[in-house]
Amino acid sequence: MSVCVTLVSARRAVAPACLWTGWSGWRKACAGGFRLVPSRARSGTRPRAAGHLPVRCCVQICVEGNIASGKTTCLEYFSKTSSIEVLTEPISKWRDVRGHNPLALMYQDPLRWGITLQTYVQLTMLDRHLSAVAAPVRMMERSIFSAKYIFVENLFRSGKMPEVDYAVLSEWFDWITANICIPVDLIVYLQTSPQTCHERLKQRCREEEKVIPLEYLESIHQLYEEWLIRRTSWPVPAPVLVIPADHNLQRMLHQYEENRAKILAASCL
Ligand SMILES: Nc1ncnc2c1ncn2[C@@H]1O[C@H](COP(=O)(O)OP(=O)(O)O)[C@@H](O)[C@H]1O
Ligand SMILES: Nc1ccn([C@H]2C[C@H](O)[C@@H](COP(=O)(O)O)O2)c(=O)n1
Repeated sequence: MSVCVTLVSARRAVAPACLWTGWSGWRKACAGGFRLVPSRARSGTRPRAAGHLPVRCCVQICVEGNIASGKTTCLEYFSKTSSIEVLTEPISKWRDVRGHNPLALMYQDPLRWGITLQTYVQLTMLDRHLSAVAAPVRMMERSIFSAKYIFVENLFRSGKMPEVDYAVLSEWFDWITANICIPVDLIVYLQTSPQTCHERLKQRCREEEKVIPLEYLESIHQLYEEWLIRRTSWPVPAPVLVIPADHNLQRMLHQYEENRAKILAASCL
């Protein structure tokens, strides 16, 4: 059985290997997949160039796809490999921040609570990107990029986010990506039809998501396709491995196995 997989290369939006470029470059280089060193703010000393150059210490892969496309299931599969660390989306935080549930609030009243959820998503995703690495390969569910390019964009374009909220979130996002190096080596895009996701969403039956109509998943799908396939919307921060993901679980696991080598070789792309 042949399985269709497309590997689309992309010019990186952020340079993965940062040499000394002054304090701004240093701050960028020290984030994410780089070994952390004391910052000027913490130590008050400027790092010596030799011996302090940041060392790349892991391959970072982001698994992208529509809601209920199978990202968590994919990550669960790869989590059994000892050299791979998986980071799922911090959804438990989005459902409970000091006793509040911004995810539920956003679905109840996006115009009022969209900014609240997305501000927190941006923070928690940044935290995920920058957290200390524990294995040579890290697979992470979604990214700070899709949070902005897909979900914030969808709220705004559908008229469910006021322009001022969109502007403030965009300012934050632009500042973060201009000042902090967020290295991504590969994007694995689980490409599904919105109908498949709708079926899986109903089957998963997450309380907050019961209100999600098929049209919402269609909008998210279009934004993903614009970003990662047609490349007409936003910069793509890494090469994209497209895995068709409408298939049953058994066939999906087979595809994951077939793509294991490509995924693990992400640093060579
Ligand atoms: N290939 C598949 N075929 C059928 N159901 C699937 C498949 N992959 C995942 N599921 C189920 O669909 C639901 C959503 O999957 P999940 O991995 O949680 O998606 P995501 O993390 O992208 O939201 C879950 O109930 C999961 O068990
Ligand atoms: N920036 C984001 C990211 C996610 N969500 C919502 C969408 C889903 O209801 C839930 C988690 O998604 P899944 O992992 O199941 O695809 O969080 C959002 O609103 N904004």
